[in-house]
Amino acid sequence: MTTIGIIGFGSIARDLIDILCAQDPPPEALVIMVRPEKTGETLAAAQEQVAGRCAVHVVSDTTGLFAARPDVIAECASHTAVAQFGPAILRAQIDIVVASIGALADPQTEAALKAAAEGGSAQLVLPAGAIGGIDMLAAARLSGLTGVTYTGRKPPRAWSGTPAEQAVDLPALTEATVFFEGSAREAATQYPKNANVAATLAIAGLGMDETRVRLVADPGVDTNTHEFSVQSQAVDFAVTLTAKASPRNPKTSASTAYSVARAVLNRSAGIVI
Ligand SMILES: NC(=O)C1=CN([C@@H]2O[C@H](COP(=O)(O)OP(=O)(O)OC[C@H]3O[C@@H](n4cnc5c(N)ncnc54)[C@H](O)[C@@H]3O)[C@@H](O)[C@H]2O)C=CC1
Ligand SMILES: O=C([O-])CC(=O)C(=O)O
Repeated sequence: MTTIGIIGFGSIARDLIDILCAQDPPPEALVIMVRPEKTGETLAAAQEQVAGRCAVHVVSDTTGLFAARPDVIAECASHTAVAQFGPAILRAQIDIVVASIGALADPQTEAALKAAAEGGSAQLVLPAGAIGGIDMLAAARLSGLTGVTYTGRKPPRAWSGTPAEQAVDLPALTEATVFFEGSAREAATQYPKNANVAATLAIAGLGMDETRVRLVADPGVDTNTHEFSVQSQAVDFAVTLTAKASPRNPKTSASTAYSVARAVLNRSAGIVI
C-alpha cells in the first residue's frame, strides 16, 4: 500500500492516521481532503501527527485528491461527503472505504453509488465500523432472516446536538431512557453522527425499513454499547459490543477507526481476514 486518501480530519481520520503510521511499513503518502478553509491548519497538524513516518498532502477538492493517485480512499467525514464525492471516486476507478454508511439510507445517494460502482471496477467497501458480527448476519441472510433488532446506548452527552434533545431533557436524565424507536432508515437519517451502525446492520441484513432500532441515552454508562439480535432460518444470535468512546468525539466509538483501518489495509493484503 503506498498512497492512502482520507476525506475529513476529525476523530476517525486522525485515529486512522495513527494506526496506518504504526504499520511496518507505513504508507508512503497520505492525501487528506478537507474543506478549503481548513487546508493550512490540517497540513500543520497532520505533519506533526505523522512525524516524518510518511509524506502528507492536503487538498480541498477531488481534482487534488485524484492527482495524488491514491490506491484507496477512506471517507471519514459525513453523509454529505459520501453523497458529494463517493460516486466520482468510484467513477475514477478508486476503491472507497466509507465510514458514514448511513448516507446509503438516502435512496438517491444509494442509487448513485450503486450505478458508479457497477459501472466500473472500483469497489464501495462498507466496513463493520463500530458494530461487529456483520459476517454472520450477512451469511444468515442467505438462509432467510426473520428479525434483526438493534439497540444503541450512549451517555447523554453523546446525543447532544441531535433530535434526542427535543425528545428528552438530556442533562436532567437520571435513568436509561429510550428516546427513539423506528426503522434503520429513520435512525440513520435522523441521527447521522450516531446511527451509522443501524444502516450497516440493515444493509447486511433485513434492509433499511425492516431492521428495528432503539436508541437509548443512559446516564449510568460512559461507554457506547451496541447490541443486536438476529433470528434466521440457519442461526439465531446476539452480539453486544461495549466500546470506549473516542477521546476526540464522544459520539464515536474508538473501535470504528480500527475497523476502517482493517478495511483499508485489507485492500493490499495477500491474505485477507
Ligand atoms: N460506521 C460507523 O460505525 C461509524 C460511522 N461514523 C461516521 O463517520 C463520520 C466521521 O466521524 P468522526 O470522525 O467521529 O467525526 P468528526 O466530527 O470527529 O470528524 C469529521 C470531520 O469531517 C469533516 N467533514 C465533514 N464533511 C466534510 C466534507 N464534505 N468535506 C470535507 N470534510 C468534511 C468535518 O469538518 C470534521 O473535521 C461521521 O459521518 C460519523 O457519523 C462514526 C462512528 C461510527
Ligand atoms: O461509533 C459509534 O458508537 C456508532 C456511531 O456513532 C454510529 O453508528 O454512527
